Amino acid sequence: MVTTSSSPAGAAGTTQSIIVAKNLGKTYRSGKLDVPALRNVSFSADPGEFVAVVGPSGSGKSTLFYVLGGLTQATSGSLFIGGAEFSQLSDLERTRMRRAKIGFVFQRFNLLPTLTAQGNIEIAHDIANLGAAEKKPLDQALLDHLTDMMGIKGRLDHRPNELSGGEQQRVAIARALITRPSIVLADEPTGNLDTKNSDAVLDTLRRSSRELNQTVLMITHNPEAAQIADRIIHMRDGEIRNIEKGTGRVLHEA
Ligand SMILES: Nc1ncnc2c1ncn2[C@@H]1O[C@H](COP(=O)(O)OP(=O)(O)OP(=O)(O)O)[C@@H](O)[C@H]1O
Repeated sequence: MVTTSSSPAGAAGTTQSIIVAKNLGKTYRSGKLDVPALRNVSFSADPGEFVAVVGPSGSGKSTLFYVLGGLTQATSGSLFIGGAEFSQLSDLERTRMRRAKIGFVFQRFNLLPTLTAQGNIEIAHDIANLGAAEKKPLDQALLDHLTDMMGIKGRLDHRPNELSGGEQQRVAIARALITRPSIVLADEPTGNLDTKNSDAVLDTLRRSSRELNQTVLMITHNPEAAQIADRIIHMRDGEIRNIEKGTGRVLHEA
């Protein structure tokens, strides 16, 4: 379950929490001005949970995404991923942790145009192996399962420009999942999609969190999309204002 500092379990979360954020703060320096983007953000999330983050433009959602993903450092507070405190890790350890534990999905898909769909998925596996003490072989059974689940099995030899937006995003999700990350961070994954493709992508994320026991944290502007989450974090002015329960169901599920 997702907890906040006001809940009984507190920001310390449960013993199994994969993400524990305690009083996270992030201030950007813009010229001579300090811009506080995150203030005292505390929450935790457990394996298999689907958490949506909503809030108006400028409320700090993307900054939270970057901090949780280890792409930028918080200026105060602490962040534990799988029990390890991010700020205590060296740059190299942080990079390794990110590659091993976190999968990213972006609004603009970010597929490599010269590679096929299969090549785009496999490259995430190759990158995860870079510098790893123990090289792992590609998990062909997982690749089959993911591409089956996402309905892109017949499209694997196509390049991104031969795929619809929804198919491209599902390839991007398969790329994020092929390394079996414990956490999937998705920043507006349906922002560039029509309703049908958006539903397919949300369904895929929802199912992966359930079937692969992954913690999914999804930023969205779309209140309907947020409803598929187990919990919805509402942000404003860099703070968590409220956490409510979602329906946990895909939008147009029968
Ligand atoms: N690199 C930066 N330098 C200075 N200020 C920044 C930087 N990135 C973000 N900010 C500021 O931090 C605050 C939070 O921005 P953030 O992008 O996290 O919000 P957001 O909720 O993701 O917004 P949106 O929904 O528009 O993407 C805003 O006031 C923004 O102007």
